[in-house]
Amino acid sequence: MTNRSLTLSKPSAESFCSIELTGSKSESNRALILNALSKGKVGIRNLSSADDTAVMQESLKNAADHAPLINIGPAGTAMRFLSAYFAVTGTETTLTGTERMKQRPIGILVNALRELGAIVDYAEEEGFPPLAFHKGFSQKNNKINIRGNVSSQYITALLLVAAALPEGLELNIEGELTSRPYVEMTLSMLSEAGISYQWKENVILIPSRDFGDALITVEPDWSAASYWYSIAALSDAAAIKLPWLKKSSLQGDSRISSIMEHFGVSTEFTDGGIEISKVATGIKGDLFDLKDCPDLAQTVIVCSAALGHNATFTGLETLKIKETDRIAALQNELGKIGVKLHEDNGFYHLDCSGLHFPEIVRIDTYEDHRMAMAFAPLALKIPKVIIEDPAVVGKSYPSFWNDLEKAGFFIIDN
Ligand SMILES: O=C(O)C1=C[C@@H](OP(=O)(O)O)[C@@H](O)[C@H](O)C1
Ligand SMILES: C=C(OP(=O)(O)O)C(=O)O
Repeated sequence: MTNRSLTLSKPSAESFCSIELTGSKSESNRALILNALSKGKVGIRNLSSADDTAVMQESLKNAADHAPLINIGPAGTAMRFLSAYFAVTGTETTLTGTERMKQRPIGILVNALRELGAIVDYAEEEGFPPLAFHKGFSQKNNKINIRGNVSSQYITALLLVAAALPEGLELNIEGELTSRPYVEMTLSMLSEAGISYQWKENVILIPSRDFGDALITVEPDWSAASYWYSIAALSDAAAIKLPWLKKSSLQGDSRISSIMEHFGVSTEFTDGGIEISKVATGIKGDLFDLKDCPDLAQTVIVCSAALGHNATFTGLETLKIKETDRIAALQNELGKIGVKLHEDNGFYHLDCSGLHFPEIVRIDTYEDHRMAMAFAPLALKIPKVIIEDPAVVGKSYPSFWNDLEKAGFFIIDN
């Protein structure tokens, strides 16, 4: 899709459909590193169709072909996981990304990699991509301290390569750990690939070890499912099937099912996936902590705003360093429907007292897929929702607009 904007409308406020979601980009990008490190012993089924996964796959191939420059665009996981992979495999290349990627901090990971023995330089600004990796890795150290409150992706990056280090790795996580379920996902996937670990309090220990033969099946993406929960919550009636999602998921974003119970959406888990239904109109719960599932923040905040529910949110500290400053982006765009999002010492309060639904609203997306997808369900309340730069959704959910059409949304390319 190359259009500059699209106009969404939804003639009926009822949503009945079945949508096959693509695989989790988080699981896929971990699996690709495990596949590369294990030299193919770890196989993958149901890889995500997300651009972030395609770019990860392409980058690993380009690195094997000795490409001097690798550009991962806006993919944070690819930037962080490949940094650890190139560092410890002594791959000679420079890793770069979009202008926004060059503003997303990486110093904590680079310091850790240097302590391990990697030879890596900043190609432009200290603390930020692009990074230049050099040959000649030899492990100097196997005990590393790392801050846990900026991005769990630095920790995952180190854990993914830990077993391939001659002396393994003991990682001491300092301070609070943000996005913890993503670290748990990494460790579970390592176990699937035959790598054992111990996690006691703040210390994760992974001994040096060869990968076993394994076939990793990637579950569909729960972050993508969250937009369907929001659609159900904003519909008058809804029953939406999402095949192959599991109750015992590795993805922390599966907690959207319990969060959305507060917004009147119930989830039935079956062997073949889930079915979500609109069951109530009353909303319960006014404090939501999203530290474990930051990628749900936009979905839940926009949904709560559109329902006129003055909820409070915590755990949003990392949102400012994602694809855009997501707090500022939410404040700007929610303002277009009269809703305010105030920060008070780590508490973010929605004030829906001025909520109104205009005939038409134009939503800017800030090069952030989740801005486009979180605001799209507003078409259930507003006759015309114009989404700028709709192609951004490709980062994690390329078929998002086609799937909305299957659910009865009308889409006009502008
Ligand atoms: O490890 C992962 O796959 C991810 C971790 C999270 O990042 P942070 O750890 O930076 O919060 C999340 O926001 C991102 O979309 C994917
Ligand atoms: C933050 C995200 O991705 P990343 O950090 O991998 O760019 C996201 O998908 O919401």
